[in-house]
Amino acid sequence: ASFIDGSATGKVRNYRFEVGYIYWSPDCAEKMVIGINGRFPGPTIRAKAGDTLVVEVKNSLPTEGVVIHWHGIRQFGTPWADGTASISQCAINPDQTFVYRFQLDKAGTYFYHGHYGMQRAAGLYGSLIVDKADGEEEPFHYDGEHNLLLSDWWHESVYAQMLGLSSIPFRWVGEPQTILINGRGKYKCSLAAHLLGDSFSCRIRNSQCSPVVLRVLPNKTYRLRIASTTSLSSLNLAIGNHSMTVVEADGNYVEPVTVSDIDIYSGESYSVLITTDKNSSSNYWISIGVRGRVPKTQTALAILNYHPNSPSKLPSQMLPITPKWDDYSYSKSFTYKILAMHGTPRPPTKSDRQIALLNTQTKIDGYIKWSINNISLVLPSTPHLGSMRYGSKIGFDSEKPLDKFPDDYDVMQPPVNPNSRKGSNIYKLEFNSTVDIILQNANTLSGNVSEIHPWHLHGHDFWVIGYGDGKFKATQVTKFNLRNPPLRNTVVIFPYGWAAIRFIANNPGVWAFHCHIEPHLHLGMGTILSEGVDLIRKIPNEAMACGSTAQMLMNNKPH
Ligand SMILES: O=C1O[C@H]([C@@H](O)CO)C(O)=C1O
Repeated sequence: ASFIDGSATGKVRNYRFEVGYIYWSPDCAEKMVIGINGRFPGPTIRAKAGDTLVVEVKNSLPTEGVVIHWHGIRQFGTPWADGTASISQCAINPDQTFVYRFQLDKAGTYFYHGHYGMQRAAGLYGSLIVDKADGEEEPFHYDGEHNLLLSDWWHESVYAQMLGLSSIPFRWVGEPQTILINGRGKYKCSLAAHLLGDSFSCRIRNSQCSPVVLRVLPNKTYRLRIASTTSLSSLNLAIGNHSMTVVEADGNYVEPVTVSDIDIYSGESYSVLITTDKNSSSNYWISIGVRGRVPKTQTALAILNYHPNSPSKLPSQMLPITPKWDDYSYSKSFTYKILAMHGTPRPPTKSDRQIALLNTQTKIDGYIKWSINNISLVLPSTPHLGSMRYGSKIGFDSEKPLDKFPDDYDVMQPPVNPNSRKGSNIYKLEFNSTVDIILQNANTLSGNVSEIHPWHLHGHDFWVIGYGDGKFKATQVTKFNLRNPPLRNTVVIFPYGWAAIRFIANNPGVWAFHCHIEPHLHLGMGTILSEGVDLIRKIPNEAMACGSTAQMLMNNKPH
């Protein structure tokens, strides 16, 4: 049966994914990784706007559930296919198959990843690239393209990481061992050892960790698609001698802006254009370093390989100079430059509701958590989509979290009272209303520390209508950018700063809105937004066969 209205115009694209543990050596050190069809990272999905994607996911993890989230795809009419465990569906049990079926409505650079526990950090991810529909053209020219999916990698299993995060004393996951490019990196050695003096060259020959090489012809324009599915790290990417023109962010076109390097936060994607008009007897470095946290992870390197040079000819130039990790004004100036391409729909001029969300690090019974307006997100055994859709049948009553936080909260200091509580953090939005969310950053539990948090919204793109430092003031509403705010699905809040987003609650469903840093979400840094739930047609039984909705299905009550 088709879950999609007859409006689908494109082709049906079928994929089969078998998810399981594999031995793999992402950074040349062999570990257990969650792979798809025996490989890491998962296959790149490629389709056209208007196509229907059908992915049959078989769970071959021996003893744990799994789901896959299609990051950046809005799931209009298919909220049960969003792939968020306990929110949009029941986790798929071992040996079971779940079919994700949904329409790809918009061209862009996307990715998919696990959204249960910390399975993304265990390696469950891959690229999802949507081309323009037949007969339509991109608003810029390029001769060829390459795809870079960025991630970070720990040698400790995600089980050990999760246990540490929920222990007293708290054991933080620390910085990653390696930054990966398309699932490949080098641990404790560098391709650039001949230039760096203090590093070891990489002698290991293992195709699983061989360097990423982007082959290019001289004097052409290339589109590089760059997406970050890191668990923790904020990244900066630069290409030796080449500037980049940013043209797409999170599946939306932006006003072209030329830069020497880009910052990319977990959950974001960009397309940049580069011109291969440099000295063609040389290859060039693509280098990726960590931002916003004291860097303890080696710079990741890939090679821009000008034809006909050998791909193993290492560049002789020094690595591109990138900004200092804590130069936040540099990062802000990049992020603030990303604006909508001319012709992008503008936001409504007024919102119907403003929700201010204070991000704090807190404690519950001595355990370190992250909280939003003093509530740390916990997920239930019955997925919210089912509870809310069939609430009256299963006796579900959601609590109401607050739309604001105390006026006198000092965001520059550690919390005066660090204690918070657990909750479901569900914000019910009026269908078709315009909603503003102000994300307010603050100081952590220790003095003089505030961290970067990239927030990702499911089911929507939003306009980023403002950013600022310090505490958001009501009068700043008059300064919102309603002229050319970028449409995105992920927005970063800088240390001690705030960001304002606006969107229309026009997609019936229950949508996660959370910090995309995996351990932060695990520690409760998120909320749930719901809208138009009574407009949702019958949810496929397979998505709801757990918790109270399983009981409802067994009792065979009409629904
Ligand atoms: O959530 C976090 O916890 C640690 C630190 O704040 C406490 O150890 C850290 O760097 C985080 O991002």
